[in-house]
Amino acid sequence: MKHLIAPSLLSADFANLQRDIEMVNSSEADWFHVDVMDGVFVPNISFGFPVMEAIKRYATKPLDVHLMIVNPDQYIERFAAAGASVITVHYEACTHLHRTIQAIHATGCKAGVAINPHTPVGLLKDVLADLDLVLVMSVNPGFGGQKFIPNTLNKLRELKAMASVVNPDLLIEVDGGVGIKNLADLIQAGASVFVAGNAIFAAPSPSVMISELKQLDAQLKSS
Ligand SMILES: O=C(CO)[C@H](O)[C@H](O)COP(=O)(O)O
Ligand SMILES: [Fe+2]
Repeated sequence: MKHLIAPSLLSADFANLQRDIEMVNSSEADWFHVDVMDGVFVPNISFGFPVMEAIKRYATKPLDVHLMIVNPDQYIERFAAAGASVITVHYEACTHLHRTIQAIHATGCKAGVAINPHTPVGLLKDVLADLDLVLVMSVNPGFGGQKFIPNTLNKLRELKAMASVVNPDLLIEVDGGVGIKNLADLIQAGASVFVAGNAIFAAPSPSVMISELKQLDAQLKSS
C-alpha cells in the first residue's frame, strides 16, 4: 500500500500561511492535514471556515480535515464545500456514527474516524468496512508538539489485523508526535498515513524534513 505524508498546518506559521502552503505544494508531501478544534471537544481552538477556505485557495494537494469538534454532522457539508477531500470525525464525538459516515460519503469525500488514545480499536469493528480511513491518535488531541504515546503501536497492529479481514484498502493514519525517529516502527505496525506537524515545521528546513521522511519510507519499503 502507498504511504502518505500529511504535514499538519497546525504547526505552520499562521502569519505566513501562504508561504508554508506553497512549501508543502512544492515538497514531496502528499496531503495537507487540517486540524479543526472547537474548544469543547478539545481544550483548544484552532481555526474554522475562513482559514480553511484560505488554505484551499493556495493548496494544490488534498485537504485531510481532522474535526476535533462536537456535533460534527452539523458541519460536514460546509467542510466538503470548503474543499475537504477527506473528512475525519471523532468516534467519541458521534452518537450515530454510521449515519455520520454516510453523510460524509454523500458529499463525495473520503470518510475517516479518529480514536483517542483511551478508545479501543475494537469499538470500530462494525463500521470498519464502511470507512476509507481510521486515524489513531498517538497523543491526546488538542495541541501540536506533544510526546508520542508508545501504546499506539499495539493499537496500530490490532487495527491492521482487523482491517486485513474486512477492509484491506483501509488507510491507517497516525497523528501526534510522529517524526523521523518513530517512522520505521509506525510503518512496521501497519500505519500508512503519517501526520507530522512539529517534526516538519520546527525543522531547520521543513521541505528537507519531508524529503527525509519520504526517503526513509522508500528505503524501508525496498528492504
Ligand atoms: O491532531 C492534532 C492535535 O490534536 C495534530 O494533527 C497533531 O498533534 C500533529 O502535531 P504534531 O506532529 O506536532 O504532534
Ligand atoms: Fe490532527
